[in-house]
Amino acid sequence: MITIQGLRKKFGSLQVLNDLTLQIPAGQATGIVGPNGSGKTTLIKHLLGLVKPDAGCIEVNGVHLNGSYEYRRHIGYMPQMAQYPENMKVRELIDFIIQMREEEPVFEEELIALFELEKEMQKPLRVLSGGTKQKAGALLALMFDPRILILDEPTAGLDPRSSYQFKQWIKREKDRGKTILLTTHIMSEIEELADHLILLVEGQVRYHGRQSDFIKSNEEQRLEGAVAKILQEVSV
Ligand SMILES: Nc1ncnc2c1ncn2[C@@H]1O[C@H](COP(=O)(O)OP(=O)(O)OP(=O)(O)O)[C@@H](O)[C@H]1O
Repeated sequence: MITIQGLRKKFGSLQVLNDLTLQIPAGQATGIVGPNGSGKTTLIKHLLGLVKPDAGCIEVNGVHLNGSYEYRRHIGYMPQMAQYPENMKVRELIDFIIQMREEEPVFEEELIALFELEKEMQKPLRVLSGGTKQKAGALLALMFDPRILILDEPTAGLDPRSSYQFKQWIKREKDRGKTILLTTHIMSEIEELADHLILLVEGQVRYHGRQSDFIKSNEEQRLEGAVAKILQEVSV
């Protein structure tokens, strides 16, 4: 369970998160959607301790985030745009992270095979295509079998086959009881993967609840139509 209470964050004069109070249930998948710049990545970065809030508190599995980073061992984070040491080879990066964590990976071989990364392992990160970097990011996020998965636009840049296989993996992890939080602009992905929906607009929660209830209450068949309806309402 992730609990967020009264979270506020300003960058300069821009109020990016405006009094967010949310509970993200354990063992289920929650999708965060919202327009560009609505604060999705900023919210995720707070959960990882990468951004300091102006006000409010966050608890992850009962641990209050107050500067200790130990809880992050249990989180697999796939950033929207990962920055890796450019001259390191993929193999070297994986080995470096294994050494730092002093922990054996659980799914290294399976993920290398899933994403067909065998032939990329000896290449420096700077020469990889965007999608291949994304696959390396997925491998790093998932290989230690973390309890919580935080995925920021995880399939952006993946080819259809890799995207399909990645989603199958996420579904399996969900069935294994993992807590999953993901952002994406692909509404069908949220329909496929998420039980719960958080709709953020200008740093505020416009909806938080079951996604099926959200679609129904907006008298739509699909999530895309329901989200578009709300965003149309708030823009007028
Ligand atoms: N470090 C920063 N300094 C200043 N402004 C920032 C910083 N990080 C984010 N912002 C601003 O905060 C707002 C929210 O950004 P954020 O990346 O959280 O949005 P998002 O909902 O994830 O957007 P997208 O859908 O485009 O990925 C944007 O206006 C962005 O420019």
